[in-house]
This record gives sequence, C-alpha cells and structure tokens, in this order.
Amino acid sequence: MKIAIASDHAGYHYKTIIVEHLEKLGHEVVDFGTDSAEACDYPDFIIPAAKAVAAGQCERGIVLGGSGNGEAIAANRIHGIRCALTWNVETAKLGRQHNKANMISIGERMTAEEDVLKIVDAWLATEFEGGRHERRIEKIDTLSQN
Ligand SMILES: O=C[C@H](O)[C@H](O)[C@H](O)COP(=O)(O)O
Repeated sequence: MKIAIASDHAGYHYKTIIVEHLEKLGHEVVDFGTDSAEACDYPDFIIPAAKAVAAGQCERGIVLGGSGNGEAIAANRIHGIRCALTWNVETAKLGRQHNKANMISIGERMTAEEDVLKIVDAWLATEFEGGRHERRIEKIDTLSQN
C-alpha cells in the first residue's frame, strides 16, 4: 500500500519508528516531513500529506504531533479526508469499521511507544463495515457543504 506520513517536531520520533515499520512490511511510504525534531508548524506538513491522500496519490495517510488534535483538524479540512484521532487499538479499529478513516492522527505525547505500532497495524488491517455507516459517511459530505 502507498501510505503518506507527516508530523511536526512533536511527532517526529514516532514518525521515524512508523516509517521503518511500514517499509519493513513492504509498504511504499511517502514522507512529507518534517525531517527533524526542530520546532515547526504542523499545517506545513500535514496539509500536503492530506492532499496526496485526497487526490488518490496515496491510499492512506498517517499524521503525528504532540496531541494529534491539530493534525487531525488540519487533515480533515481537506475534502475527502476522514482522519480519526487514535490513541489505542480500539479507536484505530473503530476508525475503519465505522468511519472508513483514510487517515489517522496520533499524539506522540499521549501515546506509549509500545502502543504506536499496534495502533497503526490495527488500522491498516481493519475493514469498513458499511451498512448504516455508509449512510453516515455520505451525510458528512452532503451536510457539510457551506
Ligand atoms: O495540536 C497540535 C499538536 O499537538 C502540536 O504538536 C503541538 O501543539 C506542538 O506544541 P509545541 O509547539 O508546544 O511543541
């Protein structure tokens, strides 16, 4: 799978761990930065990654920051993105089962290092359930028109 990834300085360490893991699994990772732990502004990296997913250049995307909140907010501004804020395996699975999340956001300051790859793996392995959730996904797009 072709996967976009991006973080700010606060998510940089977990980004390196996830990139190594995904590449070992055979995924193609497109890294939108940041490239160091030097302080930066998360929209500069998260928005291009979300645009790549929305445009179909990448199938899925992962964004990281301190809390993951700003990164999820930024990604979800891009039409077609459903970015779930995930902090454990259950929220990662539900993000796929109920929300068809094509991106996840992880807060490095909120998530134990031993959990981060479990979250990513659970999200990648879980399918959308469809059914009643399909209607709700469609309403997100139709009802959110300004
Ligand atoms: O929601 C935003 C993210 O959590 C950022 O990673 C966080 O705000 C960065 O904070 P600071 O500039 O204090 O490291």
